[in-house]
Formats: sequence, structure tokens, C-alpha cells
Amino acid sequence: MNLVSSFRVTAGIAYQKMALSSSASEKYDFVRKSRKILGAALNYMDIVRSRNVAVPAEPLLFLKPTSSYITEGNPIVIPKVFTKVAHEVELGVIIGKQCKNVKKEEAFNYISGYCLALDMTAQCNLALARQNGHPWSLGKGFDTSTPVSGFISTNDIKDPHKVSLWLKVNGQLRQQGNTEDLIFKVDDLIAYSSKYMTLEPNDLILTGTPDGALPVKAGDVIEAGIGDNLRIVFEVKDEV
Ligand SMILES: O=C([O-])CC(=O)C(=O)O
Ligand SMILES: [Mg+2]
Repeated sequence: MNLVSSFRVTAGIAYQKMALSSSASEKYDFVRKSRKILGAALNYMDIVRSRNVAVPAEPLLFLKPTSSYITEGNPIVIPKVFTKVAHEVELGVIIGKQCKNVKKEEAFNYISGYCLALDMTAQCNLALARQNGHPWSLGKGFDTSTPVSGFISTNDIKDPHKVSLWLKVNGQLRQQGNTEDLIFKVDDLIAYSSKYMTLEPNDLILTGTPDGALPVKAGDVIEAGIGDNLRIVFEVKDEV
């Protein structure tokens, strides 16, 4: 058994623990129906410190197109135009009900569930965009840049601020964090973003990544999880 298929076998078993309450057809329903993906940047103190940037005073949000989604079994494809594409493991929040100007105290009423997500990022593009004050769309929104797990119900994650995230590349631990360390919490992100745009059912909010986002190359196998309850695996390929 090669690395990928051996991960898949264990992934299948581990996955059951958190996916019991969602049927097979519900698993990727949010991916099919989602109309937008919002990402929070620099939302953990450790990444703010390691990048030597100011702590954001307000959530720093960007949009990714839904064409960037992939589900397990499909590879992450590094576009020819990029030289440095990095992994970012994140908790994704899935919106359940249309909402606008949500009060922070009411934000949890609008969540249908969660997913584990990778916010794949072309750091080569982002570095230039930051320098020049240009948009992040291409470095964040390229095809295959949003690999996701299946839907995780609010019964399986009762407190989104106690979720332990990890990511390994070829079996080596690269990222480890806990959502208790989010600078802007899930309710802050919903309240803040909904001042600007209507959140719609199945929209995804990526809550940000802890430190340790590093580039990957073709042939790498990215494995990420939530504690020992959920595990996803994605292979990296070059665009041909
Ligand atoms: O890629 C970045 O630099 C920002 C980002 O998405 C994160 O912090 O999760
Ligand atoms: Mg991110």
C-alpha cells in the first residue's frame, strides 16, 4: 500500500467518529450549494508574531471563488504560474441561514456546521500583492485552492473554540493549533462580515491558520485533522 492509500484507509475509519450525524448525500452538499468563501487572514497570534506584522484591529477578510473547492480524492494542482504554494489548515464555518448585520450574541444561530479546510495560498503571489497593495484574488483563489472535508454537524463540534487542528506533510508535523487561540472568534467573524455582505446558506468562512504554513511540491501528501476525530488527505500535483 502506498502512502496515499494507507492514509485513506485510516482516514475512512477516523472520519466516522465525526461524520456520524451527516449522511453521504449531505457530506458535500455545502460545497455544491455554497455561493462564497470568505477567509480571515492573520487570525492567530503565533502567525502574527512569526510574520512580524501588526495584530489586525479588525478581521482582515478576503474572498475565494467556489470554483476553488475540491473534495477528497482530487489532487491539489499547483498552477504553472506559481513558484511557492503553501498549505494552511483552518476550521471552516458553514452558514445555515441567510443573515445580515448579525449581532455577535446571535451569530451561533446562523451556523449549520463546520468543515476542516485547507486555504492553499500562493505565497509568491501574495508577497507581491502585499508589497504593491494589490488584490489577493489570484494567490488565494486559483483552482483547487480550497480542499475541504465533509460537513461536520454542530453536534460533533459543540464548541468551535475548542478545536485542535494539525497538518502533516509526508508524515511530518508542520502545523498545530487550537481555535481557542483565534484573535477574532467565530461569532466576531460572522458579525463583522455580515455588516458588509449578506451571508447565505452554505457559505464558508475560513477562520485563519496557525503558524507553520510552508510551501508544498508535487508528490507531497498533505494530511490534516481535528484531533484524532477527523482526518483528510490530499495529494499535490503540478499542473501539466
Ligand atoms: O495566507 C495568509 O497570509 C493569510 C491567511 O490566509 C491566514 O492567515 O490564514
Ligand atoms: Mg488562510
